[in-house]
Amino acid sequence: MIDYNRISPGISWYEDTLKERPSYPFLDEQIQCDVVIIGGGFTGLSAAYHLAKAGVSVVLFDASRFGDGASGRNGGQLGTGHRQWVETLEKQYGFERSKALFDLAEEAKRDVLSWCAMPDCQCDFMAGQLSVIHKKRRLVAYQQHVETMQRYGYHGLTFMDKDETANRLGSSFYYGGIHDADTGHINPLKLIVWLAKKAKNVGAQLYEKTQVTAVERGGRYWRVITEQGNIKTEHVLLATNAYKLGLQRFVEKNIFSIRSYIGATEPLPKHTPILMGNEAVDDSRFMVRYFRKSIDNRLLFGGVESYDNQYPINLDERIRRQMTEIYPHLQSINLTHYWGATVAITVERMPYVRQLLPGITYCGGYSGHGVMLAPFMGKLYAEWLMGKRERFAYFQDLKISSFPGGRVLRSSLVFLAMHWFSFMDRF
Ligand SMILES: Cc1cc2nc3c(=O)[nH]c(=O)nc-3n(C[C@H](O)[C@H](O)[C@H](O)COP(=O)(O)OP(=O)(O)OC[C@H]3O[C@@H](n4cnc5c(N)ncnc54)[C@H](O)[C@@H]3O)c2cc1C
Repeated sequence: MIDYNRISPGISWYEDTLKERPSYPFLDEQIQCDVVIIGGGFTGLSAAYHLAKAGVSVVLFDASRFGDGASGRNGGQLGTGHRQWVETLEKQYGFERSKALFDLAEEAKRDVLSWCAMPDCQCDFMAGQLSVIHKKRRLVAYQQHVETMQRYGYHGLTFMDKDETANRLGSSFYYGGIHDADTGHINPLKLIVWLAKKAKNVGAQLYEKTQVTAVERGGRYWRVITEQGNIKTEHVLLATNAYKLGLQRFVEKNIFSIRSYIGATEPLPKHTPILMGNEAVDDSRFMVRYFRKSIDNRLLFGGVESYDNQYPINLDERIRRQMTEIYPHLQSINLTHYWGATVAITVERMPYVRQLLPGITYCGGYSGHGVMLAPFMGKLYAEWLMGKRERFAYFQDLKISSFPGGRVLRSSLVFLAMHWFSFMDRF
């Protein structure tokens, strides 16, 4: 067995739900192909699947196991639209372009829902999402959002007052919210395992535990260098998202990494009033809290964040503190699992999709909204490479600013900004 470092901390509850997790080999030979994909999360595996299905020779490397990044360890919520609401996008880009971006996100959702409906893809889909309001002053904006979305042709949303929100949540902590009936949540690691199998079955060459250490120009080609062997290729997709494994210099100005942690409780009693409709929840904080019940009735609760790779001290206590603000009666429940993974955020909270150099493309920075968008971006990359350019271009043309501060000050400034937003969430 080859040694490798797990790239994210903690064993997730998702890992314990798998009946089997197929392993893929590590690279130990010299090979050649048309496209190399670096990163085996939703973006990379989906691109590999769509390219291989179209007959392109494609090789994918992951430094760890598929899904060990954000894709197999996240909150599992599909959401609707983008992380940035259409109101903001419309101001910046006008209605037509904002609507086109929204329609693409709807297609992304339909793709994942259609996968979830396939008999061999058992990824525990459950319907419904609640976006709840932690500050009274946000009520009007949420109410107006429901109306705006109708203008966009989306009728899945209804506004909930405080009582309805309390009934659905089993907690009166929030002031109101929006119920989205046309989305839901999944076990993301099960989807990753299924997608990897699908990609392999159509001919993608998949390698785990194979870290790419450099990508170098070699005449007309790129040389992708790993510790075990090199590979010559014309096209490279960096599907590395937030992980800083030697290639971050390509995107360090535009992508900031945040660690987010989730805890899983022991199964709740069968008739618990918590989320009787089994919806997933995200709240209106800048530092979002997100939670849902699992298929076996645990509460999976996320929201603790850190801005470095240090494992937070007292993680159990910090997760419990956030959870019991909403559900005080869970004070003494056992947390059986807690784990973290890294989210890639951009200044504008929209994906960063760019051809960085001729032949090298990056897709990532979904800003906590990648469960449906990341697989879709993999599909659009495949489309783009095969000559159908328009849809990918919608994302390539998005304005994504650099984080301020230059190489030296950037991390400290963003760190301070995050603490400021987290502080403001309290008022
Ligand atoms: C805790 C958490 C909760 C989240 N909750 C939600 C949610 O509820 N809903 C939602 O929509 N989104 C959520 N997200 C975001 C979502 O998970 C991501 O946007 C999405 O999974 C990104 O997928 P990806 O394939 O681009 O990246 P990842 O899944 O992060 O994959 C990147 C891969 O690149 C590999 N890699 C990096 N560098 C190298 C290298 N040099 N060589 C080889 N391999 C390399 C890594 O090993 C990793 O496997 C959450 C994220 C986190 C961390």
